[in-house]
Amino acid sequence: MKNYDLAQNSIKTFDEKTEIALSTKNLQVYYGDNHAMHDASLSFPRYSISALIGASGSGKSTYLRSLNRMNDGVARVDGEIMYRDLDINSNAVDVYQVRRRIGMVFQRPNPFAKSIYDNIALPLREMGIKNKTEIDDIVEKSLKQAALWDEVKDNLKKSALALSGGQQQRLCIARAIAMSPDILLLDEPASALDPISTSRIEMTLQELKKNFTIIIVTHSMEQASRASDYTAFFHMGHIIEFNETQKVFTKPNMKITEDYISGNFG
Ligand SMILES: Nc1ncnc2c1ncn2[C@@H]1O[C@H](COP(=O)(O)OP(=O)(O)OP(=O)(O)O)[C@@H](O)[C@H]1O
Repeated sequence: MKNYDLAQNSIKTFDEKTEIALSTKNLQVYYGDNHAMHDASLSFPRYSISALIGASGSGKSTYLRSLNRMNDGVARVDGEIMYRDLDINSNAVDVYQVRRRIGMVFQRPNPFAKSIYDNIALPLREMGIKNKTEIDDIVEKSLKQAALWDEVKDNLKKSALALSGGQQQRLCIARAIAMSPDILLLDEPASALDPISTSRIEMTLQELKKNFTIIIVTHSMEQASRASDYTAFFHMGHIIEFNETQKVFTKPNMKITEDYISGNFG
């Protein structure tokens, strides 16, 4: 492994005019004695797609899962996570409210073993929405936003498990956006999918960023460079660089970033 000076990281600070959807300040994550995330300070501009890239074990998922408190009970998370002037890392903040505002889609599609319709309707009913017309409207709108409506509109009562992997993942995206979050976190959402399904997901994300702020972990350099507006490069639990994707991929500030994206790493 080459020696890189990790103290010299290069985090772009966004100018005051850019609206920030979510930011972290000095975020530290510990799994027992394992200090897995060091001093992570990042700001995610609203209505953009930010990609988190880096080698396996660099801390991307650890960081992502901290953003909507999925690490509660799993790891100790210190530092601030600022959302609308509120530090949502505080114990005083209701974690379920956090997850309503900051939704998550996982690596493997995980629809409920229910109908396509119920996958979206059940969480809405649990949230207290009882009116059938209102639920029908949200089901239709979220399936349209997730670019799945045309494929399933005549079969809403069909089991979600009968859908293809790519369709299941778009259903999971629809289920997440039905809760009207501001921010969507996606942890390698296309890694289990074929290239055509991956491209559908990427096209869907481009549409979704008009209404949501998206933060996505990806192992694919191609996906990060094609689909994201901003890229953060992670290395051994540190965020080394965060900038416009085009700059990270064409003229990174840090040698270690350049080595990683050119495959000349380790
Ligand atoms: N639930 C957990 N319990 C204990 N340690 C964990 C847990 N999850 C992650 N870690 C540790 O935290 C560090 C960062 O792992 P993390 O999964 O965040 O990296 P990553 O960059 O997302 O990797 P990958 O690309 O392989 O998913 C590793 O040392 C890992 O072993």
